[in-house]
Amino acid sequence: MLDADARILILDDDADVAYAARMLLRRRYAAVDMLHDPARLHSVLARGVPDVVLLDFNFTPGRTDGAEGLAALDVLRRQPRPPAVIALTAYADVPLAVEALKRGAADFITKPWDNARLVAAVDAALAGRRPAAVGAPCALMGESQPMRAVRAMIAGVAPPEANVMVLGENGVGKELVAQAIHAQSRRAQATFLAVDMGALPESTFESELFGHRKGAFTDAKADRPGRFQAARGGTLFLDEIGNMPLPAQAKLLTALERREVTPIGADRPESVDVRIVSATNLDEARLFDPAVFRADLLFRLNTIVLRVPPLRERRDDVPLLLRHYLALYERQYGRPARTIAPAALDALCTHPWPGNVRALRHACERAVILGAQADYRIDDFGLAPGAPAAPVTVALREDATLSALERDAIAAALAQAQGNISHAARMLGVSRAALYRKLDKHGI
Ligand SMILES: Nc1ncnc2c1ncn2[C@@H]1O[C@H](COP(=O)(O)OP(=O)(O)OP(=O)(O)O)[C@@H](O)[C@H]1O
Repeated sequence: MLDADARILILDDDADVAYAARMLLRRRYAAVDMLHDPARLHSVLARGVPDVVLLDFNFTPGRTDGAEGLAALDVLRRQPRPPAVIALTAYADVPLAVEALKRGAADFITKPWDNARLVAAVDAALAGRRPAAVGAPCALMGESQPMRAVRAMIAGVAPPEANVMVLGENGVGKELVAQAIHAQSRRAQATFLAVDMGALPESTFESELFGHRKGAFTDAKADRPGRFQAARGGTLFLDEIGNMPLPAQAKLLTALERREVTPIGADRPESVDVRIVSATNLDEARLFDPAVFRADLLFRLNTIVLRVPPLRERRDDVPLLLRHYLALYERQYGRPARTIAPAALDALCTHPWPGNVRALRHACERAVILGAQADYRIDDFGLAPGAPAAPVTVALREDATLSALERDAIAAALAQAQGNISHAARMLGVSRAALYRKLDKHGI
């Protein structure tokens, strides 16, 4: 299942390393380019900015200070539509990794990498970037009564240091809510670090979150900080928390209870001062099922619960969001400003939006690119006018496990969507990247 849309650039002076990464990523992404010399970055960017850049930090032989990589990172971050940058370094020193994150890198990986971890990082970077790619982080918009209530709640919960759990369907804006909580807290000047807990491979979960010491295992060539250390003093956003396997939940619980983490191979724990905001799209019945989520971890995380309502329950926000995102993409693609034909606006306001604001945003981008009339028509948005996406129905079998039901639901959605990943993802209310991960997981 090759992703034909994503463009990935590997910027590394070591040709062997770049080829190895390219070979791995080409199994999944059609467009993977390499560049060995950062001096040529400007000319490459002039031909088009990639979606994800894997960026080495030292190019000149003998240099280990990472300054060349940081300079390239600044160039990339200054692009009008900056790519997600994954820092790659053979010298896993803590200050450089943290500096890269502070300057806007989405993630960091140490060489030699774990293949599953690298692919998961690229997936997560793509999932995070595609919807939120333009300019500064987007404000949480909406003037409906439910959105005003969400904003009032954010203002109330941001200053105290309590852990907040954000609940809501895919694409409702949970991450934006978490960013707003961080921005209104005393930690606003420190790091906000988002981790997709569902995408962390179980085998490297501990090392990713808590770090490891040089020599702790075969590939541990140097000390490496975990996400907890990288977010020190700031906010750690644990996204897709409902997708964590139970053993990983136990490890996370210990860290939260003790407010300290032990890097793999270290002989003593390190205390970490981070505020935890978590999010899940699981409904509360599932979340309270001990077979899915540990009750003790839940009570650590959900001191305050903030529910973000789905877009269909705040339809008053639809016109505002449409205007905002159409204008945004008109500017981005250099297209003239257009209005929405009245019939199209009616249909868009009554559409159930199973993929919520993310789907609306994608629909606006599509309309700006494909719309060929003087005003926007419903067909431009790629939705069947007024018709809700057909529900995916799965027969309950007596022996059905949650995982088997998920597999059946995905298979049913794919069949209904005739293999179209975007349609299937919309029906299931997940992002394309999340669906790809699940296809992998179930071997579909
Ligand atoms: N209230 C809003 N105003 C403007 N944009 C929004 C709003 N809510 C969501 N968006 C946009 O929709 C997209 C999805 O938002 P976000 O990633 O915060 O959702 P999410 O609930 O965390 O999704 P997921 O559960 O899939 O991780 C982003 O591009 C975001 O900018």
